[in-house]
Amino acid sequence: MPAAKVHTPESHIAGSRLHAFYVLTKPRVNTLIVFCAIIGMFLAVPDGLPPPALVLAATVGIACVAGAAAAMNCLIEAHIDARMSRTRGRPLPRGEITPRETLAFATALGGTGLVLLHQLVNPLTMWLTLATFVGYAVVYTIFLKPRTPQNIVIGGASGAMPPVLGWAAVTGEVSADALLLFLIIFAWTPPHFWSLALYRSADYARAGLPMLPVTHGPEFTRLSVLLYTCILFGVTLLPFATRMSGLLYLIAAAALGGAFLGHAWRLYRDYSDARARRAFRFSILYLFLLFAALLADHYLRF
Ligand code: HEM
Ligand SMILES: CC(C)=CCC/C(C)=C/CC/C(C)=C/COP(=O)(O)OP(=O)(O)O
Repeated sequence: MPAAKVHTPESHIAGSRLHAFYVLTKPRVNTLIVFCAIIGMFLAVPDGLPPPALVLAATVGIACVAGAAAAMNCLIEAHIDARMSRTRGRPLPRGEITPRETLAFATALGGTGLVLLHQLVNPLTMWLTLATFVGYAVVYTIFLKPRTPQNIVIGGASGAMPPVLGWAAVTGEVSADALLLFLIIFAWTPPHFWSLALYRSADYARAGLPMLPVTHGPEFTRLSVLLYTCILFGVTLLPFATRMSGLLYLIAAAALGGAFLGHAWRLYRDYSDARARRAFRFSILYLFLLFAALLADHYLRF
């Protein structure tokens, strides 16, 4: 019979602290980030599969640096997170972890990821991942987010990097196809984020952050969501237009894009917080399915 687990107060505290460090890495956001990077690795190989050991090393390395970037963001923004209802339950505002511990954790995690990428993948991927880290944890978090409503448009460039990182990991270079994948996530980020910002605008106003619904109002934000979703629709046709992907992908991109446009249109015409929440949730499912379609098309091309 397996030994029963013994729950002492010490083991409970250790377990909840471990969980707090896990939360610092924003695991749900980073799951999709890493998923997109993995798809990039598979798409980079014209026929067959990338070497499994390389995929494993690149995935772990990118995940570590992405987790470190999230932890640094939590450290830098702890005072802002404390003012927003969505984020005040995070480990730093709750005092579960100290800033010093967060810095040590992010340094160890990020350092491990970079060394892994340098030693087991290639230096280009290491440098690009480091640039992505700086783009999010420094350029977006420190300079853009508190200053301009275009913060997520410009900062979205870091969020769009994962498939490029995956591509570079397998090929040692960045091709035009990889840049198309970048462009898709880049165009997707504004409707993704502004849908959430619409129903969280009171939070952002309280925290003093210049998000688009706060600075330009909800009507302009809804129009911006709609326009960027149109741009996204056009951009997602490019992999088919350039023959990077086939008909299966085109059908998926058109269906998913049509559904996303439906959300954006309803949000524009007749706003409710519930609609904005649904559009935000759909944006996540959309990106997941679109990248899954790119992969399926790559192997089942007809
Ligand atoms: C600058 C770019 C981005 C901004 C400002 C942004 C902003 C946000 C915010 C504020 C949330 C809510 C998080 C929470 O409540 O904890 C969120 C959730 C999420 N984001 Fe983004 N995002 C960006 C880019 C991305 C990218 C590139 C991906 C993936 C490729 C992504 C995937 C997700 C996922 C999966 C969630 C849901 C997390 C959950 O359910 O807890 N985001 N995003
Ligand atoms: C190295 C590597 C691959 C890094 C990728 C990390 C990256 C670019 C993440 C962007 C997605 C993200 C966590 C946005 C949160 O925005 P926010 O910080 O404004 O959200 P918040 O208000 O919830 O803190």
